[in-house]
Amino acid sequence: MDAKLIVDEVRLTPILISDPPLLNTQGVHQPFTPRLVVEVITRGGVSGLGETYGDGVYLGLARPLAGALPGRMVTDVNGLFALAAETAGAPRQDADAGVDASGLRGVRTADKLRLSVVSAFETACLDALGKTLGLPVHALLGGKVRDEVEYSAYLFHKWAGTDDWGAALDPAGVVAQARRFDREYGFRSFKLKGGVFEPEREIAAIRALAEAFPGRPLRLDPNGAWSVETSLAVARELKDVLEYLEDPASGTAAMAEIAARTDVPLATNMCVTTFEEIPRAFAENAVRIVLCDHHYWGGLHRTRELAALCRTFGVGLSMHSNTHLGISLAAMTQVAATLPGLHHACDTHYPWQTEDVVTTRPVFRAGRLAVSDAPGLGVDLDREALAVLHRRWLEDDGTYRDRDDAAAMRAVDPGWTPSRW
Ligand SMILES: O=C([O-])[C@@H](O)[C@@H](O)[C@H](O)[C@@H](O)C(=O)[O-]
Ligand SMILES: [Mg+2]
Repeated sequence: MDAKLIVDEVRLTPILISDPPLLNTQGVHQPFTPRLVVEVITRGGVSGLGETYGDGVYLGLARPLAGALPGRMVTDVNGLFALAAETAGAPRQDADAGVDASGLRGVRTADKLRLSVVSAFETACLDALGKTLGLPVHALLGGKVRDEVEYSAYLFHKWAGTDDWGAALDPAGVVAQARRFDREYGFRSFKLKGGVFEPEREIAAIRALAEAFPGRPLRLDPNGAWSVETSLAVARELKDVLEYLEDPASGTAAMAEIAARTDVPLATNMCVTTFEEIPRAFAENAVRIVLCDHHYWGGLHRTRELAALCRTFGVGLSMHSNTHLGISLAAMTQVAATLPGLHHACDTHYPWQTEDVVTTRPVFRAGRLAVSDAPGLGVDLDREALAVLHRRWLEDDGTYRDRDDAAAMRAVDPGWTPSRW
């Protein structure tokens, strides 16, 4: 056993990062959102980085795991799952509460919450191992099969806020946003977050995008806010321009019914988010594309396991994204580089984030990120930035420590409830 690879210390740093007022079916993004930075430091003095959700429930699971990890090898990433289960204790009463806190990422189970935490520890261990061996994370996952990973522009209806994007509340605003993404990042595909306004307005926005960017892949994602009939009506209206429709309705049964009655491919990051959900969804042909998220699937190795299952069943694979920083973007890019069957540009919220904890912001060229061959994830921690964002978390009175898009919406419109069409 190489003593250099033994975990000496684990540091957890909860932070609050600024976020623009992006609208979704559950409300609006709060001005700050929590993330958790995990550092695994080896006896060899190498620090590995991971990042995940930072809400209280995740922190509560991360702390005991961080306490139990010292003394173990960073190579023992398979052992993290058992260790996390052991240290988690009895699940919180609200752990199996049906959907995640923001209602946008499918079921919420104790297992899935734990996996979201394990993913950051796994990433940090792989980063530390790669840095020690002088190998990129993709080499530890079997090697890259591509040198660049393609990402898609993530368009949102939004309020003006204090950012420099301005408001986007109608088709013209959405097209203007897309033009900037096209100009500054070179993204080829465009995904619009839907479920905010009545479907006709969102159909008009997609039509406007199709006119402004003829032939470019377009996606619409209302996070399950539509009925089966509404979903089918939208699919009929947009079938000539959509690359796929993402989670038009909620749950496998509804998705399967829609899938059976339209040729528009359906994608999901809501009805297939755990291995347990796969057998039924695949048997019922509910989805043609699974949008993986290494956070809630349990890390980079599990992402590759999911990819193998999708390949076996002829289901496509791409990536989902929530608000995240450069550590997670690097992890997404490293694992995506190893997946042969990645047929769609991956989602990323990253361009919406102006703050980061990595020293160098990744640069998208023609909508793509180059796959780093530097040791580990290929990113370095900006400790000063981390301290500033942590101080914001410390000074917060609790308003922003748990993401709550509905609360942010109700602060403006007290009677607001999520719309369903
Ligand atoms: O952050 C948002 O508003 C997104 O809607 C996000 O929470 C979703 O999980 C995600 O982007 C999605 O594709 O469903
Ligand atoms: Mg989605």
